[in-house]
Formats: sequence, C-alpha cells, structure tokens
Amino acid sequence: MLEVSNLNKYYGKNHAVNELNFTVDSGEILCLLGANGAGKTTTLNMLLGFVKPDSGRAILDGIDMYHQRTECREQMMYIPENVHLYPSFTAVENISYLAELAGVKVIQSDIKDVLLRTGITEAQLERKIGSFSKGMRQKVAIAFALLKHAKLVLMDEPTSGLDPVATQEFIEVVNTIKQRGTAVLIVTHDLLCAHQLADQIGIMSQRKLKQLIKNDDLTLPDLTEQYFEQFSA
Ligand SMILES: Nc1ncnc2c1ncn2[C@@H]1O[C@H](COP(=O)(O)OP(=O)(O)OP(=O)(O)O)[C@@H](O)[C@H]1O
Repeated sequence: MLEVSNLNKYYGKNHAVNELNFTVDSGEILCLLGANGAGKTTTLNMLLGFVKPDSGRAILDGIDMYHQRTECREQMMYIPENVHLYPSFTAVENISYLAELAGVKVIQSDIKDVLLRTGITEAQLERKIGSFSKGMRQKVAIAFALLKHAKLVLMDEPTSGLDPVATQEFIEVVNTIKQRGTAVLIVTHDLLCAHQLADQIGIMSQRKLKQLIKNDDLTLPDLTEQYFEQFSA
C-alpha cells in the first residue's frame, strides 16, 4: 500500500533523512521510533507532500505522494499530535463539515455509527467538541478516517499526554482501522505503545532507519535494548 524507496532530504548540508526505505501493507501498522532530530517529522512532511524529497519516492497505492499530492490526500488521513476541530460544533457536526470540505458523501446515521464504533458514547455525541479530551478528539479524527475509507493513516505522537486508560482505548481504536485494511504509520517516542500495536517497528537514529523489526516475537525488554543500542553506537 505504502512504498517508500531511497527517500532523501537535505536542509543545506544537513542530511535530514538519509536513504529511507520501508513498506506498509494494507492492514499493517508501522511505528517509527527515534530520538529528537532523528528525521521522523521530515519523513512525515515528505509523505504529506509538504516537503519535497531531494531524491527517492513515496508511493501510496500507485500514486506519487509528492507529485500527485491532491489525489493522495483523498486517499489518506493525517492525525496530528493535537487534533484541532471546531470547538462549538458537536462531533457529528465536525465530521459533516470535514466531509463536505473533502467532498466525501456521508449520511448522519453513518457518522453516528462510526463515532460509536470508535468509543464515543451516545451522551458525548450531543456535546460540543470544546469539552473533549485529546483522546476523544483523536477518536473523532479516526472516525473520519473510517468514513473516508482512508487507505493510509499517518499519526504523529498520538499517545503523548494520554493517560494509560486513554492509551489502551487508542490502541483498540487503531486496531479497528487496521482490521478494515488501512495501512497505518505512527511516529512516536512511546516504546510500550509501539510494542503493543505495531506489526513492524522502525528505529530511526542519526537521520537513518537503522532497524526495521518484525514485532511478532519481540519482547518489550528486547525492543528497549535494541532501541538504546542505536543511540549508544
Ligand atoms: N525546516 C527545517 N530547516 C532546517 N533543518 C531542519 C528543518 N526541519 C528539520 N530540520 C533538521 O532535520 C533534522 C531532522 O529533524 P526532524 O524534525 O525531522 O526530526 P524528528 O525525529 O522529527 O525530531 P523530534 O522528535 O524532535 O520531532 C534535524 O537535524 C533538524 O534540525
């Protein structure tokens, strides 16, 4: 679904992303871990078409993510660290408005169904978003990704600032979109979340993807050890 090949970005002499290669299949979750300055945000910005790669390509289901940005945006959903929605609208009103802007045809009952599926309660459906927590706003964004039938969801630091219960709820909701066949790429500092969620874990260090690990048999202590090895090397 998502194929990143030989992606490079320089800021002057600073090689901000160095020969990045990975794929994320449909229904698969890749978590990219890395210290500050490892190149994660630059990678996301290239996938979002905000930053032009100096070389290499990112292809989403056959579409070049930089050169065909508009087509690509129709197929994907970006969920930033803090989801900004209209505080004086309810969740349903926010999604109706987002759908209208994106040209996605939806009916009110489908919006309610999908919000309930992401863990928004009946009572919360009536409340204005201004009173929603970070985790609840994320659920609304994920509900929109489901309605939009996004092929790829990109998330930046989704669990920072979430309490353990909200983090578990987040993990359950992301598994819902995975089961629908969406490819998910998460940029995070949260090793525990990556360990619980990911099919693949990428460790970025010094602007390179140093390791791409299948999460199947990896224990959390193993992952922690491998993570710290990249920074002591
Ligand atoms: N707009 C920019 N202009 C110049 N240099 C930049 C720019 N954006 C990022 N960089 C540099 O590129 C490198 C990678 O930064 P990037 O923000 O992608 O890392 P990161 O892994 O997202 O870090 P963090 O976890 O702190 O967000 C760093 O050396 C950074 O200083």
